[in-house]
This record gives sequence, C-alpha cells and structure tokens, in this order.
Amino acid sequence: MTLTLEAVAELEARSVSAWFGDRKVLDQVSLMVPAGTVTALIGPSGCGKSTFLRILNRMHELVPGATLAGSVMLGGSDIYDPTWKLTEARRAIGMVFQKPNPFPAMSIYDNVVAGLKLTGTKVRRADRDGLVESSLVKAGLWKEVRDRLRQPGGALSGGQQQRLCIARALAVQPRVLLMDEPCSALDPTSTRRIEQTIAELAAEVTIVIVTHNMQQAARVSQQCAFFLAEEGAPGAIVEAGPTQLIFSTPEDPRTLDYVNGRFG
Ligand SMILES: Nc1ncnc2c1ncn2[C@@H]1O[C@H](COP(=O)(O)OP(=O)(O)OP(=O)(O)O)[C@@H](O)[C@H]1O
Repeated sequence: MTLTLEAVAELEARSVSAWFGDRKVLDQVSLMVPAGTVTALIGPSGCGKSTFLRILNRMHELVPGATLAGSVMLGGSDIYDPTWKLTEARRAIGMVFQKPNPFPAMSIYDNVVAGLKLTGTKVRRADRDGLVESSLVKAGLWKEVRDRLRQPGGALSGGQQQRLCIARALAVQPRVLLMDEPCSALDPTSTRRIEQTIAELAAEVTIVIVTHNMQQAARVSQQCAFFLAEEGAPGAIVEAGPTQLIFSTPEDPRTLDYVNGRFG
C-alpha cells in the first residue's frame, strides 16, 4: 500500500503534551493516523510511546496526577470534548496490552463477550454467537477454539490468549485498535501469527502499535513515528512518515541511527 500525505486521517493527535505531576513527559506531539493503515510508534525506552498511546483512548487521565494538553480527533471530533463519554471513546478506540490479559477463569466465549459489557455495548442475545464467531475469525483464533468455546480462556497458550484479547477488543467494533507491544511476551511463532492477524485486520480497523522490534515495525506498518526524549527533555516525535522511507532515507540522522540499532 502506498501512503500519501493526502490520506484521510482517522485519528489525529494535535499538539499533545503530557505530564505526570509536574514532570512533562511529552511535548507538542502531532500525528496523523490514516484510516485503514498500521502506524508503528518506535523509539527508545522512556520516550513516551506508551503514554502517547494511552492518551489516544483516554487512559492517561486515569493515572492520579496525570494531565495532558492538546486534542485527539477521531473522524474530525475531539475525544476530549465533554460531549464524548469515556465509554464511547473506549468503544471507538480499543486497546490490546503487552501482556495477554484474558479473564482466566471465564470461558473463551464469555471473554469475547466481556468486551461488550465493559464498554456498555448492547447486543441482542440472538446475535451474540455470530459476533463471537466473527470476532474470533478476525483475530485468527476461530479454527483453534471453535470446538472448545466453553473452556476457560486461561487454558490457552500465550499467543492464543493474546489473539483472544484481540477478539475481545474487536467485538465492540472499534474504529481504531491500539496495541502496546502486543508480542513482547510471546515466542517467535506466536509473534508471527499476531503479525499476520494485524495485516488481516488493517483493512477494517485502523491500527496504532508500539513496538521495540524494528523488523516488526518494518513488517507490519505502513507509517512509522519515531519518538525521542533527549537529555531529560520530554518525549517528542523526531519524524513520522511512510515506513519504507523511515527505514531507508529518513530526514533526521537520529532516526537512521535508531532504526539501524546504533542506540536505544
Ligand atoms: N504512572 C507513571 N507515573 C509517573 N511517571 C510515569 C508513569 N508512567 C510513565 N512515566 C514516565 O513517563 C515517561 C514516558 O514513559 P512511557 O512508558 O510512556 O515511555 P515508553 O517510550 O513507552 O517506554 P518503554 O518503551 O520502556 O515502554 C518515562 O520517563 C516514565 O518514567
């Protein structure tokens, strides 16, 4: 897929800054995330990638003492506007975490449905089976679990549990899916499987993924944003652009050094 700057932004962060208490950790971060693409957030540890990701679905505000400035536009409307309820923002913008976190004692079926309950999404009982199936199909897990939907989610392998969490996030039909290092707790085979799932999903849900793995960023994303926090300064985006360019001919020498593993 070729990414053009004219592509329609599904999600757009405008001048986002963030603080924990009086410590500023992000400074004026702006990023356009085109609809139907995968955007990778890359950069050394502590530069604010996870904080930025959490701001994109209003999780940052849950940390005591955490504040932010700027706006996050979803389809042209600021999710921080008082007209947006927190649950609406979460339903529209889902999140998958580093460590798979299914409800271990709950069945595979109920784990998928749990996403609906958590975001207050109503689905008629008659439609639930179909939704569970389609969510598991999209997450690439259906074939492996269709005969054991009543078994506990905790009985699955780590990679399967992460795909179950993806299915749970997809069940509410989000417009954007945020993924915070979703493969860092997984073995290489499970990692490949998740990457395949990401590629399959990209057509229908816009994805933003934080990853420390440069090969993974190159494999799964069409756009990359390189974050850096220099010498105690808050994190900021050095540059963002098509993945191919970021990995071959970035504008900033620090980007080239980072993607080539020379620091971080
Ligand atoms: N709950 C918190 N309270 C106080 N400071 C925090 C909190 N979470 C993160 N920070 C600080 O904010 C800065 C950015 O952290 P963040 O986790 O966003 O970076 P990151 O780029 O995602 O790092 P990593 O790649 O290691 O996950 C760091 O200096 C971190 O110490």
